[in-house]
Amino acid sequence: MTREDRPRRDDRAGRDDRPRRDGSGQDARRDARGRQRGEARVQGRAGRTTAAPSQRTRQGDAARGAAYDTLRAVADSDAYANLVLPPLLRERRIAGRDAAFATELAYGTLRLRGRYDAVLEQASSRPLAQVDPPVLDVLRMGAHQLLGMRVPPHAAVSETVGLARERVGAGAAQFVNAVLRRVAEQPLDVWLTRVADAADPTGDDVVARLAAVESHPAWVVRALRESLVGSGRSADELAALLEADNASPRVTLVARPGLVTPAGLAEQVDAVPAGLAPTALVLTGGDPGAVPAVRDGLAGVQDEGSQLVTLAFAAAPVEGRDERWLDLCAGPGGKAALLGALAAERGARLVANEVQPHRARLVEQALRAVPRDAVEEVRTGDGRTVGELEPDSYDRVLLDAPCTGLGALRRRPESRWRRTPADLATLGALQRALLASALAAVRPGGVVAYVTCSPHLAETQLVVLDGLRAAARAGTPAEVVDAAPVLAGVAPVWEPVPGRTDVQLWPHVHGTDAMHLTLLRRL
Ligand SMILES: C[S@@+](CC[C@H](N)C(=O)[O-])C[C@H]1O[C@@H](n2cnc3c(N)ncnc32)[C@H](O)[C@@H]1O
Repeated sequence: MTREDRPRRDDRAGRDDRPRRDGSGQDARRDARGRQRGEARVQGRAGRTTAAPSQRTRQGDAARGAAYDTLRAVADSDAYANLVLPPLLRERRIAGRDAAFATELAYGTLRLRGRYDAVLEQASSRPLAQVDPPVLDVLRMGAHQLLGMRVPPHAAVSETVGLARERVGAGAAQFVNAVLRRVAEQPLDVWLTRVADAADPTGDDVVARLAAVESHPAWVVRALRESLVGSGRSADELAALLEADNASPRVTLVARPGLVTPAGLAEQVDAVPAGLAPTALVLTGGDPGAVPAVRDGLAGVQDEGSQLVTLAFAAAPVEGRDERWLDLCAGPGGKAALLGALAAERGARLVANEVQPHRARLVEQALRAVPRDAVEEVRTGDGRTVGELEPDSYDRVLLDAPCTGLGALRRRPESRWRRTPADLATLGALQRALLASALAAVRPGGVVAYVTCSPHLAETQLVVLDGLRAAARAGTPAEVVDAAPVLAGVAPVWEPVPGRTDVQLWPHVHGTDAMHLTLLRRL
């Protein structure tokens, strides 16, 4: 399959959480006002609901309420939206298209918060700094319905004003009404031009402009530009990269080798080959949790980039024995499960290590379908001590390092606003200590893969550079192995970047998270 044959991001079903709509461009279970239609209304029994009309009005729209509560939990308790919303939806029995609507509303509002704040700043009679945070969240939700979802404007405004009245009071509702009506007066492209002009009045500050328009903190925009250039790509790709960060990722499944074939998995679910990793399928419909192979652990939900770096790690040439593999930072176990399946096929044994006990339990769960004799141990421990405790003990060591996750911003809607440059210092020290441990734990001739789901140069190339120097000083010298041919061996359509021996994947190029891989051989 050539790059052109691959399903484009826009073509891939399961690509986002947008509610599916009927031919009218309207969510089939929402009425012309974008209101939630109960089962009774959908079936034409609208007059026969038992609640009194006043009570129905007060109940408002459950999907919008769930999205609002998620935004408040993220703001007030540092919660993760992807951990808060799904149980909330289950608890409130919000399912199907209403759940999809709530999900897109919550996640989209969080991702595009920076863009909407820039719009709202212009549409509001008051500076946003003077607007109460709960009111601001309602305004952001209204802006997303108007500018980021295809909710009819009158419905977006009136239903959001109803939510404001219900949750933050009548006075705030009037303010919300006035601001959202102003937002609704212009389409997205007009607002984006205004936002760009306000952020970059002289036309020479591309970082400020893209930060506002594409809704990323300026320091992240700068770092991603440096990462593009540092990994051999063009800074001109920056806007496309930021745009890709703002789209919901497609749902990708892994068919774990020896446990289920991709064809066998495709018989259980609507899915098509993802294109790069031979193990990866893109879901085109349905709930992955309902797929028997996923329930049984023969398959799993895993980004295609994660699959690619794991397959490349297992395919990297080692000199001599190839029996004992270590996953140093294994939780929650996505890569460990793929590695365990590969180890079983190759007669090797996997040790999976994780510092957090509850995440180590998730690794055990992920490995449940892997033949027992391929899993030596799942253990809880600090990976930084493994090299000292077990020197020269493994033929392969995977270090999937804790990182900022700047390569997976699509997946974690609020994380771009939470991370700070200070995180780089803390994580950098941990990454260097773990790499030193990995290089001590692998035997001479064996291979270490250094992997991050961040393309930030301070977490990728700089850690590797420092790691090589430190390892030479520590008496565990190593050299870089050219990862490009290794990856090409597992993913024939992969196009290497000339002059680079590491691998940097990108959402806007490969449709994957921005995973980094460097392969190192112990000397
Ligand atoms: C990027 S995640 C690994 C993801 C995992 N490989 C997968 O594919 O599912 C990094 C993991 O490292 C763990 N970790 C952090 N510090 C650690 C340490 N000192 N030793 C071992 N694991 C650590 C974190 O708890 C987290 O689970």
